Amino acid sequence: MAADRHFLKQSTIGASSAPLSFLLFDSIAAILFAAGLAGGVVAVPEGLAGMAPWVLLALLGSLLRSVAVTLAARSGAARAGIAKTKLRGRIVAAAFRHPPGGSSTVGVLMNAVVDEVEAIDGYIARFLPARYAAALGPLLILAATACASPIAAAILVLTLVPFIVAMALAGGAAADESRRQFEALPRLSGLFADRIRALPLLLAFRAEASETARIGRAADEVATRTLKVLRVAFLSSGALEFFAALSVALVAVYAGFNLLGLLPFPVPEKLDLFRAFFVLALAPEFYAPMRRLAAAYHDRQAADTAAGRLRAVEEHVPLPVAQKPLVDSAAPAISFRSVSIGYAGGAGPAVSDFWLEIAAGETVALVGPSGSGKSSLLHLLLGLAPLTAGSIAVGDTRLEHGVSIAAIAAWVGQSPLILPGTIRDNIAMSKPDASREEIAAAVRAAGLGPLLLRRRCGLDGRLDERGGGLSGGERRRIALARALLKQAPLLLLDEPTAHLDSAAEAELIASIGRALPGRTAIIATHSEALASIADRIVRLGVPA
Ligand SMILES: Nc1ncnc2c1ncn2[C@@H]1O[C@H](COP(=O)(O)OP(=O)(O)OP(=O)(O)O)[C@@H](O)[C@H]1O
Repeated sequence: MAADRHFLKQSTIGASSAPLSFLLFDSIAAILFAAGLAGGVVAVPEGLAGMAPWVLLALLGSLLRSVAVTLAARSGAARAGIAKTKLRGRIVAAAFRHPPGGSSTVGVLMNAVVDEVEAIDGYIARFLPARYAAALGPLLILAATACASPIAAAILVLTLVPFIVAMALAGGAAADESRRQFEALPRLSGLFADRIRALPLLLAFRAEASETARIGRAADEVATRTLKVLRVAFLSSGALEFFAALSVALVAVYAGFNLLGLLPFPVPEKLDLFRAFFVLALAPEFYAPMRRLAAAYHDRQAADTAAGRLRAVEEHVPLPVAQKPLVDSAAPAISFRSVSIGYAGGAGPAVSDFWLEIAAGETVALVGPSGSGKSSLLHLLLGLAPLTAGSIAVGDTRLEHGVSIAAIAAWVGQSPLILPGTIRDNIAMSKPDASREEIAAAVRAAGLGPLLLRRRCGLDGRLDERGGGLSGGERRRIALARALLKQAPLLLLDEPTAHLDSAAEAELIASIGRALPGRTAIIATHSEALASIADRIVRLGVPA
């Protein structure tokens, strides 16, 4: 809990000072308004001319109040916007560092980035300014009241005690219920997002009914918890309103009886009409900042719960290291020396004591049974797999922590990534500023021509996020075109011809063969046909 608060504080640094002063103006303006109102009532016998300055003072007070509240809302929203943008940047960066296959699903991460960051909006825009105003505003009102009537001020202080007790009790009860509700909400959104992503699978396995029931149960849980929160919130606001109304009533009775001299006990002060009206007009203002705080309390609970979950997204992922990019346009030599790769949670090393010297411009095919570590070796070069022993050098540079070969490498992974957008967007991902000619050359080199001819919109044909409407071979060609467009001197291909029939495989192998000259390439494959275009075949075995 303390760590969550610290996280929240860190995320909202500097976000509260200006709204604080704006909301304090509201209390100051309320004093002016009360003085104007009391003066105006007293001046009624003097007619309009006598009342005018007091009426003007009251108008000025109300004007200042609306300006103060508007400025507080605007500046709170602006500060919340800045804090959310910063926090969202941090959480997105942390989400990208989450290892694939980790405990956080895409739905949970999406929910954290979108909804949970949003939960700190109310905390910064409303709760923080209300908290500071609630600490200082009532003191200002109390001081002004005490100047006019110390006994009225004492009545306000006395009613404050049960008010604070009621607030603390209601706050505690509401906090637990709110926390439960805020925990159920992201669970529902995460579940929903993950099921939407897996929709084709659910339809294929006819699991719609069971998954709909599961989402229904999660939605019911949120609804039940929300009702509990509302019940506590209504009860607590009822209690707050009762004590606020009681204090106003007591001050009104006291001021009225004092004014008329009807009090059944002696008091050390005698109020005049101005002072009686003044304290009466100020009494509701004493509670106004605290009622504002009570209304914003829900925002604090939302932010507290969100902070815990956001902290969990940021924790347990490696800290970002400043990456020193390798920049070199010549095909590099690569050497693996006694390399071992061990995944956290893996039974043993995925690769152990692996030695390989690859000459500049050479193409090496890594061949071996499933699980022998071919993909892991490519991932190691890309910084996606952990080096547990040994060393790797690319050209003259040792690939240590913080050195990235991203700038000189083009990679085609085992499951080519397709993003929603056009075929052109998907290819140009590796070089966003590529010219039409460069894209056309990459398309030709990857043998994508026949696909584009079949599509009415050619390169502008739209793809959904699952690459719907594309065959496995077409997806691999798009990924290859993307890799070739980059014109990187190092090509890393992970089973680029998997799942293709022999004709499609032969075409793709020819395309790859055309791209190899002038580059160093490592191709992980099960295909002897693809391996045969390499300069050298390295066979791996499954580690014991
Ligand atoms: N992220 C990971 N976490 C834990 N273990 C992993 C991870 N990635 C791979 N492994 C394990 O490392 C070993 C090597 O996997 P890798 O994918 O490198 O093999 P491969 O030779 O490319 O297999 P395939 O030919 O089936 O693609 C396997 O036992 C695999 O389960």
